[in-house]
Amino acid sequence: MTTTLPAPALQDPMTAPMLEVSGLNFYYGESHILRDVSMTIPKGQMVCLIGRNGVGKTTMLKNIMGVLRPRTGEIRFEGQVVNSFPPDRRARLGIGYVPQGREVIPRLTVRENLLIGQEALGSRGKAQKEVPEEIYELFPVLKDMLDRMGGDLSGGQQQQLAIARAIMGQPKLLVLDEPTEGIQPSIILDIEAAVKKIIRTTGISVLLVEQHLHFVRQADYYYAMQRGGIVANGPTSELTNDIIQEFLAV
Ligand SMILES: Nc1ncnc2c1ncn2[C@@H]1O[C@H](COP(=O)(O)OP(=O)(O)OP(=O)(O)O)[C@@H](O)[C@H]1O
Repeated sequence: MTTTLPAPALQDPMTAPMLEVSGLNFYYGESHILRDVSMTIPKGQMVCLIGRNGVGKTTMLKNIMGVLRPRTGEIRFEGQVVNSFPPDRRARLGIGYVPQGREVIPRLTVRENLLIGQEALGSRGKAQKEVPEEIYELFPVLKDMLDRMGGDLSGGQQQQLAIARAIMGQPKLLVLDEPTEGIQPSIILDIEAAVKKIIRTTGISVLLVEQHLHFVRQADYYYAMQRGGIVANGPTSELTNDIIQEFLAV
């Protein structure tokens, strides 16, 4: 006898949140790393995931990107269940990812690194031969460095390049893993300003993993993670000093 499971209901992409994660459980071998994680990222909003080292934040982002697969739970992007989609398909749907460590290609020039970002466009847009001016408006430093090798840039410049490359793919959701880690304070403020400008001018959503309190406060909502589970969430305007002490390494 065969039984047919009902297909998951497709939500209306117009009204569905940009990303909705429900009841996610992930294991590395027998280690239960993510425990019943649920999270919603509304359209046009920035959501920050906070928590101390090793609680599972990067693992969460990798599940959203499809680099890792959950044992149970559902990931919906614009109302569509994407659990079975590989990372490149999720990228072409419009999920842009800047991983921890940036992954700038060291032996390609800045221009080549940027143009490669258009691979994520898929059928959503046509690739350009030149980098559009808006990229330099966001990250002026890149304009003077187009012919330099990616690997010759400073850490802060590589981080800006990695975000710019993700923007070249015109994502609907930009996922950033600790973009200010190991970066000097003046550049942290440049990166913050650029991310806010991206949201303001394009209306995309952002999911940010971050330890830097000033940047966390720029988000609309926060989720706090402890031992792989969400233990607090709400508007960042309600982030108390107690929560900050508990979940941020400040
Ligand atoms: N490849 C792996 N195999 C087994 N365990 C892993 C692997 N990668 C990470 N872990 C474990 O999973 C847990 C969550 O790690 P994760 O990197 O997601 O945490 P995090 O909150 O992002 O921390 P950090 O801020 O240090 O990056 C940690 O206990 C870590 O040791």
